[in-house]
Amino acid sequence: MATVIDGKAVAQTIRSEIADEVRRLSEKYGKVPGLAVVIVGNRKDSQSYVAMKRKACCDLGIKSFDIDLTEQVSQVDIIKQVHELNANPDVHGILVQLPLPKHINEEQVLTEISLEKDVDGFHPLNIGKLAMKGREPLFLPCTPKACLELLSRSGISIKGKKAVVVGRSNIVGLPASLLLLKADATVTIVHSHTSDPESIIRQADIVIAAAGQPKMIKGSWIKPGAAVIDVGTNAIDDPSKKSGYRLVGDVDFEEVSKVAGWITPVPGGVGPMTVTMLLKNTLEGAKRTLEQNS
Ligand SMILES: Nc1nc(=O)c2c([nH]1)NC[C@@H]1CN(c3ccc(C(=O)N[C@@H](CCC(=O)O)C(=O)O)cc3)C=[N+]21
Repeated sequence: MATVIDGKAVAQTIRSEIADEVRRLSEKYGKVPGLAVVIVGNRKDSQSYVAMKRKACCDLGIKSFDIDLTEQVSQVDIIKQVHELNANPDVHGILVQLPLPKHINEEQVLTEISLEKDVDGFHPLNIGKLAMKGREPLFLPCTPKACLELLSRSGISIKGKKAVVVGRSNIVGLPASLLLLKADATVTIVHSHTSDPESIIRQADIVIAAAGQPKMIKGSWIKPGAAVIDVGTNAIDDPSKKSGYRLVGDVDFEEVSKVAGWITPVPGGVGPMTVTMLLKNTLEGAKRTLEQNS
């Protein structure tokens, strides 16, 4: 049986470390870190993620700035908002919740975020630096950073290991692959056009599942003892729940937990750590700025 990595517990430990540092900053500079969260439209999933982020900020003493824009907002007006946040000295991190409505050019919006405040790590220049040897982005993207943090806090080393990332999205699969490569893994990316994905995944010491396909990865696909990190958060109908749905990962937990050495659950695995890494990035951004200005 696999060791189940308790992301919620690890997240809690790191959050109390962050809260301590926030107190220290506030004593030293009389200022607390500030995170601006921009949300456009009223997608239910986005609203619930954003609510979690705002609550987590509040719990840790990070000031949260809430920008709620209507679905119909123009490209120009979103960018105007971003520019205002760039100029606001109390804001150390800016997050624009994705996905944006179809009429908005996502790349252009993300490019306008000041590099020093890009706590999501989605600015093309930060991603470019992540891709290059010997260079470091100012911020690492939260979900990939969460995956690596869960591995390291579970005592799993990456150097020289075979890692397979399932999925190649801009926000998870691709940056997770780059981060594993930087950590000296041998990395393979499996995606929708890969032939025979099972046989590739079966060679992996470390699997990061970020395909957005509920329970796609089966027990027979996993090398015994492998570490399996499940990034999927798929809502599937469940009439027995008050909400009418429940969350399942990209991994078939019941099967894979019998074969793997380590596994992260959904919920309670990568999700809470993603939010925590956002808070950590915000703290680091604030520290950098406050130290520079003092
Ligand atoms: N600019 C931007 N940055 C993001 O980081 C970003 C985004 N856009 N768009 C959407 C995705 C998704 N995402 C999650 C965050 C927390 C949980 C999380 O904490 N999940 C809980 C479950 C929460 C529940 O029960 O609903 C868990 O897995 O235990 C999940 C998913 C961040 N994203």
